[in-house]
Amino acid sequence: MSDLAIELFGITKRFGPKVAVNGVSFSVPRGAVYGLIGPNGAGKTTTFSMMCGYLYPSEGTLKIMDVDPSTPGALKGRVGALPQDAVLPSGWEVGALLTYWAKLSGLATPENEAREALEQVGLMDAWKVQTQALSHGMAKRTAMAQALMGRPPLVLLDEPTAGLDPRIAAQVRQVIKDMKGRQTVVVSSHNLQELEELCDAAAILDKGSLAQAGTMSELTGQGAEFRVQIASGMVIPPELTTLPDVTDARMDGEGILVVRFGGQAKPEEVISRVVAHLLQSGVLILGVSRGRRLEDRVLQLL
Ligand SMILES: Nc1ncnc2c1ncn2[C@@H]1O[C@H](COP(=O)(O)OP(=O)(O)OP(=O)(O)O)[C@@H](O)[C@H]1O
Repeated sequence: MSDLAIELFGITKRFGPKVAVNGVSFSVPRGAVYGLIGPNGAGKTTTFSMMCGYLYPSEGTLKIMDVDPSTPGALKGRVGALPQDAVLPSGWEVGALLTYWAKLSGLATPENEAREALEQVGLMDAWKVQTQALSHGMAKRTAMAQALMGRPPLVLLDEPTAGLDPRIAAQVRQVIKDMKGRQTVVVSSHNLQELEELCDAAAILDKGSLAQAGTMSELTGQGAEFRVQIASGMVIPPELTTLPDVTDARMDGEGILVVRFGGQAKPEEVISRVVAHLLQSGVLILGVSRGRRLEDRVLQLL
């Protein structure tokens, strides 16, 4: 068994003359929460659909949990998916629908699986509710419960928190965090703060191509950069570059000092050295944060 849950090698997907995904390669380690990032039309949903086996690549090779998803039945029991615009059939009670889906998936105790998954997404009260009577957020969580039933080793969630109120979105994020290490989760979202909080690593797509893939620490430069919010006092950046391991220091906008350091250095040591130097120079500090925000990196790339 490979350590990788997903491997994409040079994947291209064309719809007639339209190239939706263009030569994309990246891999997702087992047990990781992995983000798919990109602006509207970047190719995230198309990539998801290929991972689920709903669409086949025009070119390239795709391996999902060691199998080719285009092989009929190959993903059964291995993958749970929440499609972007999942629509529930009307005329069903939520519990009965999930139980029916669990039966179709061949799960041994369908009703138990349905109850457990509904509980996971905080929707047990909706067991007897008709699907057409669900709010948008409740319908989304029902669709998510379907993806979680049977605890499949790989869970693909296309925009799981879109349209949810803040409290429910936080609950969904907690469900994803709880899966970390036990299941592999791929999640797409336009909420970059959310992905930064959730993901171990991510791929950034733009116009169908891969702009960057890496660990969250690599994407946000956590091992190579930090910011100091200055309250008062005179900062002289060239003085800071004489400190060990500091490779660059500059003021970025109002009161923000950005310091870069060598990749082998221990962040805590460099940060302490720079802060001590600033305090000795009479500078007062409001805060220190490692790396840049994921949002800054994405805006810089796209
Ligand atoms: N079935 C299709 N036929 C033709 N073009 C398509 C089809 N599906 C997607 N596309 C095009 O492929 C590109 C990528 O679409 P995709 O839905 O994968 O983007 P996305 O990153 O998920 O966008 P969003 O954030 O808006 O959901 C877009 O230009 C889209 O118009």
